[in-house]
Amino acid sequence: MTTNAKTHRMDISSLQRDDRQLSLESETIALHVNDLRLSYGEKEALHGINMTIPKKRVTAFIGPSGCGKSTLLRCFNRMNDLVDSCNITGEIVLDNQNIYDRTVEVADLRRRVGMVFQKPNPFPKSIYENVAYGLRIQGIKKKRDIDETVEWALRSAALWDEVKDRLHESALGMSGGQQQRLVIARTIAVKPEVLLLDEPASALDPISTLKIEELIHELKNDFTIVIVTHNMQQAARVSDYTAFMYMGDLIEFGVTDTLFTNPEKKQTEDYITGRYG
Ligand SMILES: Nc1ncnc2c1ncn2[C@@H]1O[C@H](COP(=O)(O)OP(=O)(O)OP(=O)(O)O)[C@@H](O)[C@H]1O
Repeated sequence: MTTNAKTHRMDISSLQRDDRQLSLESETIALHVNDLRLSYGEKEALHGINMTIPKKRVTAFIGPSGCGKSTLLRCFNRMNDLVDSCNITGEIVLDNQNIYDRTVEVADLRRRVGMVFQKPNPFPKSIYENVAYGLRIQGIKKKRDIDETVEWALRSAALWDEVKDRLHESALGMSGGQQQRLVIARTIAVKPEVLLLDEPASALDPISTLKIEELIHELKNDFTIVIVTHNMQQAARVSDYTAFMYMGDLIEFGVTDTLFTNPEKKQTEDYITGRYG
């Protein structure tokens, strides 16, 4: 390790983090990834990924553009099924079942493993109806039940106070940051086990980004969270565990503080010290 690398180490000592005594061995596991390979046509984009995602923790995927972060994230709720040329082998096990098993209902999987994208995508409906949407699809009819869950989801997404007096106005009139929190409320309303966040704040201003980061911190009390981010500081701030990927391989995976301050692999160190990216 060079002196230069040391001086550029990210100082995460001042970050407001609570769980400093984490270890993967003592975690309950939400998802097991076993030798996952994915090709787009002839091109293999994931070269045999093995990892575990701890329950009710935040796991961040970092790495240079094109290394496969989003591709891996999308495997967790089979979003890649929508890409014709895509071929996947290996397994992802959720509750003792391989999610790629033929018997798995993809719609049911996507309720259990919800996803939020980079660009907020509220439906052109009212704030209330955006959050109620998934509940109605599930066949929940009683207004009181829907009202309660809508309020719970909006409170959990730190949005209730801002919108409680205009629940029946269009979601499209909200700011970008509010829209993204609404999408999070819509996703958690159906009580998924896992929440996948693909660059959830990269289209937002710094204040909205901070709100999303605070929200992630709260949501991990109830959900397993996996986040893809380009922003290493953000990964350091919000995650308990970090996976560093490079060209379709998982290079290093461990406790976030350790990975950023004392990485095991030279490639990880080169990335976090800004030698490439
Ligand atoms: N739908 C697709 N069809 C063909 N190739 C794809 C598709 N999506 C991604 N790829 C390729 O797979 C590789 C991994 O891409 P992916 O988007 O997962 O990386 P990433 O790390 O998330 O990148 P970024 O940070 O730029 O979003 C890249 O080479 C990319 O070009």
